[in-house]
Amino acid sequence: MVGTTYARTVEATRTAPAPRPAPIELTRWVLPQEEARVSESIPQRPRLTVLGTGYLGATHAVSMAELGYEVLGVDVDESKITKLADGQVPFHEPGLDEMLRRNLSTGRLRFTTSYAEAAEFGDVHFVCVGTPQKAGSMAADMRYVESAVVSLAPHLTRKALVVGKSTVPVGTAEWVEELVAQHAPAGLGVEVAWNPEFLREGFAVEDTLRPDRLVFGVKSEWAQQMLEATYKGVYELGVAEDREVPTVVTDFPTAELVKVAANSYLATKISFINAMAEVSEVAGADVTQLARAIGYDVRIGNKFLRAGVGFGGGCLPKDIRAFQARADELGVGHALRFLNEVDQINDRRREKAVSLTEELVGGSLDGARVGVLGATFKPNSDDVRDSPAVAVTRRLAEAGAQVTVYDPQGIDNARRALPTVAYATSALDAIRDADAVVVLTEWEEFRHADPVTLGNAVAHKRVVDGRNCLDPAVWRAAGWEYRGMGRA
Ligand SMILES: NC(=O)c1ccc[n+]([C@@H]2O[C@H](COP(=O)([O-])OP(=O)(O)OC[C@H]3O[C@@H](n4cnc5c(N)ncnc54)[C@H](O)[C@@H]3O)[C@@H](O)[C@H]2O)c1
Ligand SMILES: O=c1ccn([C@@H]2O[C@H](COP(=O)(O)OP(=O)(O)O[C@H]3O[C@H](CO)[C@@H](O)[C@H](O)[C@H]3O)[C@@H](O)[C@H]2O)c(=O)[nH]1
Repeated sequence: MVGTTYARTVEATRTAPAPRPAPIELTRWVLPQEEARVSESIPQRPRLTVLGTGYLGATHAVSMAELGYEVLGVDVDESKITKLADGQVPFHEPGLDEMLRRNLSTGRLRFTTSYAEAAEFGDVHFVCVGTPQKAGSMAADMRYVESAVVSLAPHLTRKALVVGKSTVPVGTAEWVEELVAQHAPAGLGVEVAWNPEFLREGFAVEDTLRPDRLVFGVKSEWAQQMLEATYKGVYELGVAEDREVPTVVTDFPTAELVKVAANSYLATKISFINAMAEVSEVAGADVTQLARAIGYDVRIGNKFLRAGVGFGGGCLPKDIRAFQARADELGVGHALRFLNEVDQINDRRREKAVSLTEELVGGSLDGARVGVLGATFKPNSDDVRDSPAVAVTRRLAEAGAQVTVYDPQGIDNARRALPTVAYATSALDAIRDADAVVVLTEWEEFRHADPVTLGNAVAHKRVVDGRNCLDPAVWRAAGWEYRGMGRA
């Protein structure tokens, strides 16, 4: 490994570009030419706290411990902390359980509900609490960010860096700085930075250990250096794997905006292809082939062009709404009007899955038995927040259908979100005697289900493929009436 190029790139848009270090020996933790820059106030390996141990925070805490950092996870939810401390991840995320247990056993990773302990322990405090959509509004609910900062600040006894990771309205970092100034003891010099997170559920560990980029919103050289020390493990892994970890060092508002801009772009791309699905449906075209054809253009790319029941989850839907609300507050709401259309296209696809089912069962859902496959907003997750699958299921039930749902990981969460429908413990049980089957999450198990076996269980071989994840030719050959989203 000796002589491998140190592949980190730093694009500084606010501060002066950092010097690009020469090749290093990976066994060295501090680069020779950086030794002078790393002042006494920058620990070699900062001790990290992670405030909020949900999908983002728990993954971040465990992954940073895996990279060799001492990490303390903090949450106000005692049951979550008890579970984590006991080696159980309170949600489904591939690979995380094993990594949690490994790092608990080394003693590098611990969990607490005590902010006093967190303040005492940490050099860097990551704010990873939720920023859900506010009830009755499109805006983000910022009360958890406020409570985390206000709970931590009075206990601080030395200079530390408070790093926002939650997805927030632009302007939040400045507000957090004010909160810290109001609530931390005077004279400590506590600073704030913004470091948005781009991990995807289902790939959360991989995305944390091997991010496609890092973004540091900072106001001082010290904050930048603290973040560089904090992510040194990530950079070193990149070097070891001959992979770059591009890092954009910028100001607060840019860092905050990068996150909502990225999610808005992703949501727009999905709604674009779903708009093409709407047109394909009336024109007799096939949107999956259209997507394949336009995706070969490298300027467009083939990712995020899967038409279906649209986007859901704890991020894209609420983030595009909060972004619009914030733009309105800033007097530039007109610039983001298209996001309203993006949201509406997304909702129409949910409705379309309902109307296709209605059509398949002969015009009325009242009393129809419908087997639903999928509840989570995407495969390899148990997350049902704003899940298109749950929304479609609810609408089917409201239209009078007798619905039975199966999902490999999401049944417990789905039952809490939608207690009024029936749940089965296998796909076969969910579709038994069904008048129609509706696939709403593209789990491997459903993509590769045998249409002959399933066909023997149902009353009528009718399937709505809400994720365009089945092969229509194979299902039709097995005698099924097949309806996809935007495909003939
Ligand atoms: N889930 C993702 O894939 C993902 C990815 C990138 C960014 N984000 C952003 O990260 C943030 C967190 O999202 P999430 O999905 O992890 O949410 P989550 O609801 O799973 O977790 C939030 C956690 O914060 C805890 N909490 C609330 N108030 C607290 C307080 N005062 N102190 C300590 N803990 C507190 C809650 O108990 C909960 O465990 C959001 O802003 C989200 O938009 C999420
Ligand atoms: O071609 C596609 C791709 C995705 N989806 C749907 O879009 C939603 C979101 O998918 P994805 O982005 O993979 O999931 P998340 O885990 O919510 O991740 C998004 O939201 C996170 C939280 O902000 C960000 O960190 C990630 O970068 C961003 O991809 C899901 O319902 C998918 O089924 C489609 O319908 N078609």
